[in-house]
Amino acid sequence: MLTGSEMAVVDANAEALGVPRKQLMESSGNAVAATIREIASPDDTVVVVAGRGNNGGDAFVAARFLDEFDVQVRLLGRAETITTDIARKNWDALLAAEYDATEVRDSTAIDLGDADVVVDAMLGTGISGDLREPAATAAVAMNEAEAPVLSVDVPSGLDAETGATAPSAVEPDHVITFHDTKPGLDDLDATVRVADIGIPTGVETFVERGDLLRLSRETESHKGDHGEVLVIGGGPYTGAPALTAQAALRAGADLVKVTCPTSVVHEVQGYSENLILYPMQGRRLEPGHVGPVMEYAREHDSLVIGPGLGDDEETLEAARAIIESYDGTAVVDADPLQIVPEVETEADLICTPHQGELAAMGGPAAEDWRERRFLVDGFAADLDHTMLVKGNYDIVADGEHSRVSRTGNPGMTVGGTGDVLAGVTGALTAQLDPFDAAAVGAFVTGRAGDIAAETYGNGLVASDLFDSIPEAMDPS
Ligand SMILES: NC(=O)C1=CN([C@@H]2O[C@H](COP(=O)(O)OP(=O)(O)OC[C@H]3O[C@@H](n4cnc5c(N)ncnc54)[C@H](O)[C@@H]3O)[C@@H](O)[C@H]2O)[C@@H](O)CC1
Ligand SMILES: [K+]
Repeated sequence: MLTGSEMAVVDANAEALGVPRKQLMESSGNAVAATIREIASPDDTVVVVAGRGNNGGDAFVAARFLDEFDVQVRLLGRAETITTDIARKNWDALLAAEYDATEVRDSTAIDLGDADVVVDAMLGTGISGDLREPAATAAVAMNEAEAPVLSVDVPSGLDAETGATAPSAVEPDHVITFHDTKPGLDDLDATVRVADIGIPTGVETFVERGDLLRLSRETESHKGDHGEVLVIGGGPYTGAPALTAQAALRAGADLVKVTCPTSVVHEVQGYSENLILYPMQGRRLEPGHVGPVMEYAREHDSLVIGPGLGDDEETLEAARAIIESYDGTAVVDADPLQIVPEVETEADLICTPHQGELAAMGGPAAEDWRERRFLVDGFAADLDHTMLVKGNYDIVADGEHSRVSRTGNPGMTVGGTGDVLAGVTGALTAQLDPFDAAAVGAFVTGRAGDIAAETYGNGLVASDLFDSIPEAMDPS
């Protein structure tokens, strides 16, 4: 089952994979026509009541496939106000070929008296709120009509996000929906058919531009709504936590703080005035720091633990204690990855190993990405955490689903891009569940690298990615 917004992701991913919506609309219209042929007999009168969005567009297409019937298309409203280009083109095609297609200015004047089948193509997944006029009056007329009603995609008035039905919604006898069923359709007293409209299965395998639609920044957001991230890193290395924190800021986190040893605090601060630092006494993370670090951690929405921490035994012991006493979402990167298979925690971990680190975790290796996807998914299921395995094809899996992100380029094998990925993913956990945060994080980081490579080619360095992150997050 797919909600309306999941369908929008699928649709945009299909477009990214070279199958634009206009083609899908042709398939949808064809599927509507095939359903009408099942319900009606030749020469029957089919009255289509169409809205001004793509739901109406599907029905305009259907009319061209129904020459054996008497088809009457009634558009609710003026043709100039059709909301999408592809629906308008399909409307214009009906007029050009002189189909019986007219605008209805007054919905009380819709005549369904002669209809043998009524097609409800007023509203699909684009609905928001209760049915407004003129659709509300037209819905009453359809519900009172004697002829069977076929709803296109969903009954007009059903909210495909929640499955809730508006009081004045169309009550169809048949529904033809596309690609997958939608919330609420199961509860209808109607025959529901699902049509394959030629969306490639790759839309679900591959993370593509459409997945960026998952990131919706509310216009009236307040500071703090988009996440406060704590980066636990640094000691033997200084650049890594600074890269992670700056990437998290660029990916939209409201506040990012870094806790690092006093020995490197000035160096880390020196990378950027935008970083807020919590020093911990000494030269590396140690068990004595766990108490205060956990206090900081509780003030934040998510953690990124690992960048630049090193693999000192005491550091790993402290990292383990932090992960075990944490119960939020944490991105684990670099040396602490090796302890993840032994930790017991309530936290949702997103582990971001490259192949070598995955091997150190006891994880699988495979040349072929399909096989790797399958094996990583099994490994994620065993760990009961989300895996983001970096590579030419990044694999994201949590044991229930697995996806592949193909962005990125050879220039990104330079040091530090993994730190950027950890920061981007950490920031995204404020808006997305761990699996989606990992999938979108992998896609965005690779895409930022692709944008940076246009300027720097194979000479790019990790910090070149920062400025490209906002553009890489843009779905258009
Ligand atoms: N992959 C996809 O997502 C595909 C979608 N297709 C069709 O496109 C439909 C979605 O199209 P759109 O996004 O254009 O949206 P819709 O056609 O569902 O509705 C948009 C129109 O409804 C109006 N509207 C919104 N809320 C209303 C309310 N409460 N009362 C009255 N009018 C209201 C809007 O002003 C707009 O004119 C799907 O349901 C499906 O039929 C198909 O063409 C094939 C592929
Ligand atoms: K509809």
